[in-house]
Amino acid sequence: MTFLTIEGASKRYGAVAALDDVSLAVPAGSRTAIVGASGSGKTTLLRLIAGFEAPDAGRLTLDGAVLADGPAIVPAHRRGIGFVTQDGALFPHLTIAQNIGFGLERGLADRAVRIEALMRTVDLDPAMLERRPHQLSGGQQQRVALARALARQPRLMLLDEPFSALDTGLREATRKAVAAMLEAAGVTTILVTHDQTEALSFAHQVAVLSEGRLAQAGAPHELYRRPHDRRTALFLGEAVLMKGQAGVGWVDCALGRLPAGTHGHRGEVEIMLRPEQIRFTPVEEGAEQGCLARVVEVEFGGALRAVTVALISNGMKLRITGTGLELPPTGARVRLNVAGPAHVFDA
Ligand SMILES: Nc1ncnc2c1ncn2[C@@H]1O[C@H](COP(=O)(O)OP(=O)(O)OP(=O)(O)O)[C@@H](O)[C@H]1O
Repeated sequence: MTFLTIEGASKRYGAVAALDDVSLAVPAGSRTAIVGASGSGKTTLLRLIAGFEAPDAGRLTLDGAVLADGPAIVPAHRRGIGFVTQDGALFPHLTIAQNIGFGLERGLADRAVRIEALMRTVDLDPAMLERRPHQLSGGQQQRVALARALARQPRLMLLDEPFSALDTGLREATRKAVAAMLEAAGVTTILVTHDQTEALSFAHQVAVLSEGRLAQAGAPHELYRRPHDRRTALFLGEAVLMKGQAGVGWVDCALGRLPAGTHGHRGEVEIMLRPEQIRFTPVEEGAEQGCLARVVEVEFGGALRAVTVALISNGMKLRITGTGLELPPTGARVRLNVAGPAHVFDA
């Protein structure tokens, strides 16, 4: 069931169209990630949902009730929406207990009990309640910010790059913990992030914004494997792009004939493979069978490595990133095999 509906939302700042006719449906209890390059309109969309800005045009509804109809809007404090920003925005002069308590009604008899319960919800030790924000780590501060937002029992939680200040390990752990907490609380969540891996792993639905427009929205796996266009493909991860000739259910390309969902496309098309679909095995110098290539560059990066090969048939270079123990020497001859279908772009 759709919980939040955005229909045709547009917002201009002077000459800049920050959002241009964006429509998106967010199912109840789900997690949606909004991604896009810097300036693509992510924060503007979040601010429209929160009620900090009014759209110039478009309609927003939450659980069937209208939040905004063009410039006529329900004010932010009457929306029941939580908002957690990049820096957490805790009050520095208040204790952790007071920060969390800020989200609770005054005069509640069980206030202290609720604050402790919220600390546990975000997996923090209540022994920290009398500390001030600067006496907590960045990850702990983010959890307090989340606890403060959860205290208001929001129907919808908006997270604006809340993990970006954390280093990689802590970032992943915090992200997983936050996803689990929000899931357990049944709170519908929208996350804005620059980080495509974060978006793909956090969300049930990913929405890609490009210059104020919605480029594509869908399940993470669907978007990664079947992006509408090359820009979305490259935004979501590394991609091997090349020309091909499409038939019914296949494409002929520099890697040979590959299975492909050609959905009505015939003749010259642009195709995409994700690098992890391409496997290579070393072969003897005289070998002739299959799609052969020569290794021209090897980049070692710990768990991830990139091997650039040049096809023997036409010299085309492919950069194949991935994990693996094989680190073939430069100059080695390899045979390439493709796992799974090639993707044919719509555009
Ligand atoms: N208050 C404002 N006044 C004028 N222009 C604005 C304002 N807020 C946003 N913009 C412009 O609208 C566009 C979208 O901005 P927005 O902050 O939504 O992008 P973003 O995708 O969140 O970017 P980033 O990833 O860099 O935070 C940008 O061109 C920005 O300069």
